[in-house]
Amino acid sequence: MTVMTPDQMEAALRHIGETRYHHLHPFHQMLHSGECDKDQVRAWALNRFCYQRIIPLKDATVLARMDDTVLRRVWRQRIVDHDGEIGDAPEGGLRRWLALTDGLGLDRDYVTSMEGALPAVRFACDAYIAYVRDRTLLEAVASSLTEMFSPMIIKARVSGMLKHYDFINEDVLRYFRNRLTEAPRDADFALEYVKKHATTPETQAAALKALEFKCAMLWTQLDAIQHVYVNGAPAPGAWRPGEALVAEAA
Ligand SMILES: O=C(O)c1cc(C(=O)O)c2c(n1)C(=O)C(=O)c1cc(C(=O)O)[nH]c1-2
Repeated sequence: MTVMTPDQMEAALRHIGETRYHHLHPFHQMLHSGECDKDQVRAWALNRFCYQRIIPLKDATVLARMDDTVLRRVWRQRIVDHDGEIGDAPEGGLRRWLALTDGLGLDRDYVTSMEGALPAVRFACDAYIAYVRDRTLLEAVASSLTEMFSPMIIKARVSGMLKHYDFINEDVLRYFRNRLTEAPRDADFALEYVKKHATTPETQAAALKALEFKCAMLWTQLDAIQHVYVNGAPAPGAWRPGEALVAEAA
């Protein structure tokens, strides 16, 4: 194995995004092109809350492994972005996500309880926390690099959903507006970190594998959603259309 230059490493990471990121998943293509019905959009938003929920938990796990104050100072912003601040403007990403599930008429307590979420989605999310806890810090940081690709899918999602669904508006999609500035900032930092610290064939291979793992955990969530809510597979205990809707939206 030979060592890649930092530029070659970046190209290898980008190649993983081009071939494995969840913008290629058929469910996202349905969602963005207006082929989902409202219940399928609800199923996606309700399940994706599980991912939103674990992001600050996984970032707290990463933070706890960082021995360097400067690094922690940068990384802790990710937790603030999702949890919000104390004071006048407490709305972080988690609250903004609930604006979407509220807008879709889903009961908030039901969404946050995750009772109706698919087991495969919950297991995938738990696997992400375990991954950043158990692997090297380099792998933990590298696993966040899907954020290099998220602005591209978020732009397609926001414009597609606004265009195709009369039950969606800018306000309920406000979660994504913030991500368009937060994600590039986070991804730039993580990419520089990985390029600086993955300097041997072994560490470079591990960082690439970390990104593959992350793409797989994102993909798995959509596989589960598609299996149940598009293909109609039975899912004992999972949310069913008509359930957990607040009265006026039912
Ligand atoms: O909408 C998306 O497709 C998408 C993807 C990803 C991603 O690629 O992991 C993230 C987000 N959104 C996101 O909103 C977010 O806060 C986020 C944090 C992370 C991470 O791994 O730390 N990924 C993502």
